[in-house]
Formats: sequence, structure tokens, C-alpha cells
Amino acid sequence: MRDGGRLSAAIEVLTDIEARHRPARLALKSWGTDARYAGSKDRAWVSGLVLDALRRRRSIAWKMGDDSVRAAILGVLKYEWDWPVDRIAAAVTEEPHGHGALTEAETAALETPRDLADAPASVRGDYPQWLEASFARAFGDAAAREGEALSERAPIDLRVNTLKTDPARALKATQPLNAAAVPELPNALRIPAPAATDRAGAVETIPAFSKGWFEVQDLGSQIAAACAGQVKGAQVLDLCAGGGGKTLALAAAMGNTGQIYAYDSEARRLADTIRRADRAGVRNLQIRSPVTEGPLVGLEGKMDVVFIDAPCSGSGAWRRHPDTKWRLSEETFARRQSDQDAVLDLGATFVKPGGRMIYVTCSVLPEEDEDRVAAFLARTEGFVVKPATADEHLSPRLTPEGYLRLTPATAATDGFFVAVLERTQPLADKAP
Ligand SMILES: C[S@@+](CC[C@H](N)C(=O)[O-])C[C@H]1O[C@@H](n2cnc3c(N)ncnc32)[C@H](O)[C@@H]1O
Repeated sequence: MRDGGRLSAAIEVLTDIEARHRPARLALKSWGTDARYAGSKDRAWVSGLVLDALRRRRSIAWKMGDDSVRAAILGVLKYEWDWPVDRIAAAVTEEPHGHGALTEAETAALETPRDLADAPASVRGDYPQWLEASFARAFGDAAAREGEALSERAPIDLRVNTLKTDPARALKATQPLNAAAVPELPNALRIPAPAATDRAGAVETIPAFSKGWFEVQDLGSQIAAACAGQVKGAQVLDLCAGGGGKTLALAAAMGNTGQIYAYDSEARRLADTIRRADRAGVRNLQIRSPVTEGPLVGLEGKMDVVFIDAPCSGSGAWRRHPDTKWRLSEETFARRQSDQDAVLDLGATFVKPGGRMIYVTCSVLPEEDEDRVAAFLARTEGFVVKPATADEHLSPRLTPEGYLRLTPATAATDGFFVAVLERTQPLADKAP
């Protein structure tokens, strides 16, 4: 495909996403199915352009003085991909697939964008206007800067699976991917963010991946799992195990000692975990599926660690799923907070005295983070907050209460929140 056709395709896909409120992944997939003439480079290019437009949707609309889909795509080419205006003008007039010549207003906006310095923080930081108060609470004057960092392309992080190999051997095996060690975690490797139009997916194709030597897992997610602390020989319940990302990280830290139970209220989400655990050499995992009767019966008050990777807005992962920031509604945001209260209450019943509950979200929004912990502590006796980490690299990221908050701007990870709550009294001692 030539540039004109690719641009028109990106406009078509972004229109589909916005007009039908479709997830970007599905809209791109259905365009790809229809566009059999498009090669893999074309697909990567169109996808890269659409995702970049979603990342900078509001700031580009401001600079262009136009919030249309076409303006968003043109704006990415100029402001993010540094295309000269002549090249854009030539692409949109290509026959037969160009989208139509630039208007005078478009040319003027591309040449002299409206000054972003005058825009509200949520425009500069590319997040929804209705979240302005939340961002201001979380970040104060740094709200726009944090939003900007959540709008960058993300690197690809790998977790070295110590059940199968060690960091030095894994580093060697991943040299074709340009992976490098990460100071914060000895078992983490990082591959720099790919260019917008590069094809991703090479990670799964290298032989060391099929041997189970590493998993693709954001550094923030690896750090959150590490906040479980000493887990060798422990009884661990991963209560919101989903696809098993944290389960596998916890299992590796346990070194096949003790027992890890993986549960999720949605059985289908657990489907992949057994296959992944097998590949990773995990032998101390029990899947507790909600389709069986009383899946968690017998574990009450017995766990050393209950890990709660709570359902959340996913605001910390906007770099990777930029469409979700515009699809998030106030209703869903409120529903997630009720879900979070429910998993905290459920999780608490399994923690033994002296045991720990690790509450994690991939959200940067206080309503899902410290507010949920505060509400839990207000209605539950017998838990105290412990510092989420003792690691010297990470302690600057602790909040005054002892929670860990990671963001792309401050930690170069996805956004994560971690609270560690220790049970000081048995469940039966709870106030009536
Ligand atoms: C953030 S995702 C988990 C991601 C997973 N831990 C990982 O690392 O790949 C949150 C999960 O919580 C599950 N969930 C929601 N409500 C739940 C509940 N009441 N009990 C258990 N799991 C729940 C969802 O089905 C979802 O899979």
C-alpha cells in the first residue's frame, strides 16, 4: 500500500473505533480481515498511526483546532511522526486512495499549531476531562506531565523465569531483541519501545520463549508481584489470577516450594494459566475454578499471602491500550470501585494471623487505590498497613502512608499501586 491508502485506512479504523465505541484491537482486526491486499508492514503502519492518534487525541484536537478523526490522523503525522506538511499534502491527494486535499485551515494548523500551553491539564495530558479532579488529587501540578507520560509508547519488558534459567543466560538469548538489564529488578529485561510503525511480536518467536525462559510482563507488574515479599514455602492465594501474569511471577519467586492457588471469578480467564504454568515449569500451582463447587472452601484463615490484582480502570496501562482511556465511563469507574471493595472483603477472609494481603491495581487514580484501602480499613478490624517495599530503588516511590505508586513519569513503568496489609488478629476477633 502507498501512504495515501494507509492514511485513509487509519481514518476508517479510527472512525469505526469512535463511532461504534469499539475496542481498537477489534476494529484493527476487522479492517485487517477485509483488507486482504494489506501486507504485514501496512498493518503495523496503520495500527501504529491509529494507536498514536488515540494516545494524543485531545492535545492534537487542540493544536489542530479541530476534533475530527481526520484532523487527529493528520496531526499525528506532523506533530508525532515529524512529517513535513508537503509530504502529508502529497499523501492525501494520491490517486486513487488519498483521503482528499488539505483544506486551508488544515494546512495552517499543521504549519502553526495552536499553543498547547494555554490548554487545560487534561488536554495537555490527554486524559478525559471528567478525570481532571482525580488527576489533580493524584499528581497536583504534575497532572499534565503524568498524563503525557501515559500517552507515550511503552517499552516491552520481560521477566526472566528463574525456574528455567538465570538473568545472564536469558540476556544472551534475547540479544536479537536488543534486551537490556534493568537496575530495579535483577530478573527483568527491557526492550526499548518500538517505532510506531514497526511490527511487534518478535518476542514470542525466539526459541528461549518456547522453552519458558521468560514472560512478557511490564516492569511495574513484576515489581507489584515482588511486593508479596518472602514467599518461599508459603501458602499463597492469587485471588484475581486472570491470565496468570502475577501467578507465574509469584510461583517463580516461590521456587516450586509451598503452594499457590489461582482463582478468578471468570473461569474462562483462567484457561490459559495451566498451559503457561506448564511451559514455565511451575509445579506447585492449583487452579481453583469458579465453576466447581466451593472453589475456595478450606482456605479460610490459612493463607500466608493473599494477592489481589484487583479489577480496575486500567488507567496505568493507557500507554499500551490508549483506546481504553476514552472508553472508560463514569459508571464503569464507579462499578470497578465496588468490585475492589468486594475483592478486598473476600480476600481478607483467607489471610491467617500474621499473614499479608497485597492489594494491587494498574490504576493511578486515588479512588481505586488509597481510597479503597482506607474504606477497607475503616470497615474491617485486624489489619495494619506495612510499607509496600523495602527495596532501596523503590522506596522513593512510597507514599507517606507506605503505599507504592509507580507511574511512567516517575518510574518508567506502567502505572501501578500496591498496598500491603498485615493481619494482626484472627477473623473471629473482628468487632461485631
Ligand atoms: C487485573 S485483572 C487480573 C490480571 C492477572 N492477575 C494478571 O496478572 O494477568 C483482574 C481480574 O479480577 C477478576 N475478578 C473480578 N472480580 C472478582 C472477584 N470478585 N473475585 C475474583 N476475581 C475477580 C477479573 O475477572 C479479572 O480477571
